[in-house]
Amino acid sequence: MAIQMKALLLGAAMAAVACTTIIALVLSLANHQTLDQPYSTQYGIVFDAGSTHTALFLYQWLGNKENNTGIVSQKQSCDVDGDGISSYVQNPPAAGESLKKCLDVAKAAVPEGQQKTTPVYLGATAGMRLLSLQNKSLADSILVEVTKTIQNYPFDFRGARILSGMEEGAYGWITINYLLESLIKHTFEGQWIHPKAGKIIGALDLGGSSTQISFTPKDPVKNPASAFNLQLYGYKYEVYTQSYLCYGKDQALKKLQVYLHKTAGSSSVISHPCYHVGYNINVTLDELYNSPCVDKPNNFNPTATVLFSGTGNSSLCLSLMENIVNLTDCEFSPDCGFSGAYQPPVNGEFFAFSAYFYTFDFLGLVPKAPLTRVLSTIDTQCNKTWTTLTAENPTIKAKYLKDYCASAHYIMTILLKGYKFNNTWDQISFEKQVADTDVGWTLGYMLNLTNMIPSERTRAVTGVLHSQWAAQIFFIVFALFLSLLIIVILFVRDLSH
Ligand SMILES: Nc1ncnc2c1ncn2[C@@H]1O[C@H](COP(=O)(O)OP(=O)(O)O)[C@@H](O)[C@H]1O
Ligand SMILES: [Ca+2]
Repeated sequence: MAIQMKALLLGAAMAAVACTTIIALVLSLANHQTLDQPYSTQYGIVFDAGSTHTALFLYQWLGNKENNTGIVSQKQSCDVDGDGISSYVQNPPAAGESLKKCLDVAKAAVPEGQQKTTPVYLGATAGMRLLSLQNKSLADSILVEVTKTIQNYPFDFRGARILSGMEEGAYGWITINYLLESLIKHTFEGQWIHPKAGKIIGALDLGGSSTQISFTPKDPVKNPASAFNLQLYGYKYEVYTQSYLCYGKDQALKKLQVYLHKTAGSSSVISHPCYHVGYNINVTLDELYNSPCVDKPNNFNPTATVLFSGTGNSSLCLSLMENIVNLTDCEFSPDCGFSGAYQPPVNGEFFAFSAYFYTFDFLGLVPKAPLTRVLSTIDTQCNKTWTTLTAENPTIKAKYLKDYCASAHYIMTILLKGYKFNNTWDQISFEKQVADTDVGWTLGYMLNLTNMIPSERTRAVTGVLHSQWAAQIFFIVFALFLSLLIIVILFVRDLSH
């Protein structure tokens, strides 16, 4: 065959390959677009009505009617002014009013056309749990008032309710593991895969009125009351969850004041080793005993006051914590947490958030620090006089500043002696956010209530479908093969001549 003819055929074969590749790529891009088109940004809102304060979280994700399982991130958050909703016992309508500022912020952030389909949830935690124990109808009337306010906004309101401690713990665990992609991973090719086992993270949440621990233990949970069974993306998880009502930071420190008051005899000036030298605070007995977390004395004058006077004694402060955290009584020995609760041995890595994070962040101990440095830092903190501390931290609110010493010792007591992290301290990271999203129960709550974590394995969510990729790749390989075949035939024919 003439050399020119051969070159011509070879060129034609190569051009065919180039053309098919380009066609395949164009097709692939076009498919990508047609798949992406029906997807629009969707929004969801959750109010975290905590015991000390309320915050609104606005989430966003790509989704459409059939497929709501896009990756969720936090678009915005908003702090409600004032205290938690459970503090509005004298004036429940004001609890509703307090939410307006943040609802307005959310309304401005969600495009008008999307507002009607934006779900809003309000979840209340331990402050409302305690109020409900004291006065159920008062707690209900606060929920009615916040409901009325939210219903006046153009969103899709899906209810205001009190979460159980178990839900609070489990949703915190879901949030962390969702954000870290330890339940399912989104690969570069647009596939969702189940990541290798062993990277499931435990959750430690310290609120004002309750504290939660949640993790997947090595062995099956022996006490069914502490097991939260989940099926996520086709995989089963048994999460151990325990919520300790009355063991949040603020209720624990109240218990400590009550302990000091009860052991001080009749004196109205009481030394407080966890308060700084120079820090004094007057408390009425009504305030001191106003919580269902403490036992009231038989008769006391509610208007009488006691003065707590700081002595800044770090080691005494630490040892006092064992009077408010019961480390001895437990029927499940050796599988025990504290205050009589069942707990299997802690397992794997943990993220500690909320007041754990705030306290350790203030002390400069985030995300991690060796135990010896933690202990010496807490001592240094507790030994500072109030004058020094306020001068060093002019922008930090006194309501937080006064308690960092006490909170730090409380935290070390529950972590090391309560949950028994004494040999696994380095497994705990103190974190506030993952992937620009706050760590807490709210995201897990929304994901669950909007069915955004399917229990079964579902199809790929974004980009080009697997079958289309396969067809395109087959097309390219086939074209290459055909071209090669032509070339080989030409050479064979050439040789035989
Ligand atoms: N900047 C801060 N420094 C120290 N502690 C903080 C700070 N901000 C919030 N906290 C604490 O975090 C905790 C939040 O608890 P919260 O969610 O209101 O209660 P609960 O979860 O028990 O219903 C409270 O103890 C509060 O004092
Ligand atoms: Ca909380």
